[in-house]
Amino acid sequence: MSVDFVASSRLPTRHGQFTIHAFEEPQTRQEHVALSMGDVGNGEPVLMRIHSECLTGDGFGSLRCDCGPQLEAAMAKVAAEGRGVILYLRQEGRGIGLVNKVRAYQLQDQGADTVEANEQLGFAPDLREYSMCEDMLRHLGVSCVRLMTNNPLKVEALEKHGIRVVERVPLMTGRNPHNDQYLDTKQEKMGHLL
Ligand SMILES: Nc1nc2c(ncn2[C@@H]2O[C@H](COP(=O)(O)OP(=O)(O)OP(=O)(O)O)[C@@H](O)[C@H]2O)c(=O)[nH]1
Repeated sequence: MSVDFVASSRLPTRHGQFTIHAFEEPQTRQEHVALSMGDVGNGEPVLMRIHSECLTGDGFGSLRCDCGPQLEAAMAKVAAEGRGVILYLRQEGRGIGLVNKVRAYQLQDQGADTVEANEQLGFAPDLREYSMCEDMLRHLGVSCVRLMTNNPLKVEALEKHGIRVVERVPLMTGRNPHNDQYLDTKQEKMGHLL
């Protein structure tokens, strides 16, 4: 999916001063944003996170996943280096949307794991694709990254879209008694390197 750049502005945060860049998919009007800090277009590998939307974790501080702490840690790491990018993709619930994610949570309350819950709802475990990253990174002048992730599919997807990943930086944070099983399932069934 291609995206058009729409606007950018400064974004002071508790981790420091970022710039927020807004993008939109022309056909679907799906929105995505990038946060950047420092000179990311100078050709040096850029510390980067691709973060999929998780309203419950990122916004409400839910402990059912590790999303909130991962986003916080990624922003803090970028701030510590003074340079980096966070691509925040509106792919709630690994692409099934917020309402379906809550449906999946209800099935998980009854004993399903995160993959089984998606299957019971008729979805593949992960519906995300990352083609929009190519346009977003081209706009930012980034072609080479150090990617903060435990998910090998994100590394593969970026390389397929012409972005060189020179290093995978593990992002292990936020394990707690409420998300223990969720993180184990990602490792056992979704190939995550936890
Ligand atoms: N379907 C579903 N989605 C979930 C569940 N818990 C969290 N999510 C979604 O999973 C996605 C997690 O995204 P990321 O943290 O960017 O990616 P990741 O694949 O875990 O890989 P990392 O880069 O290692 O964090 C978000 O879109 C969340 O909304 C769940 O139980 N079911």
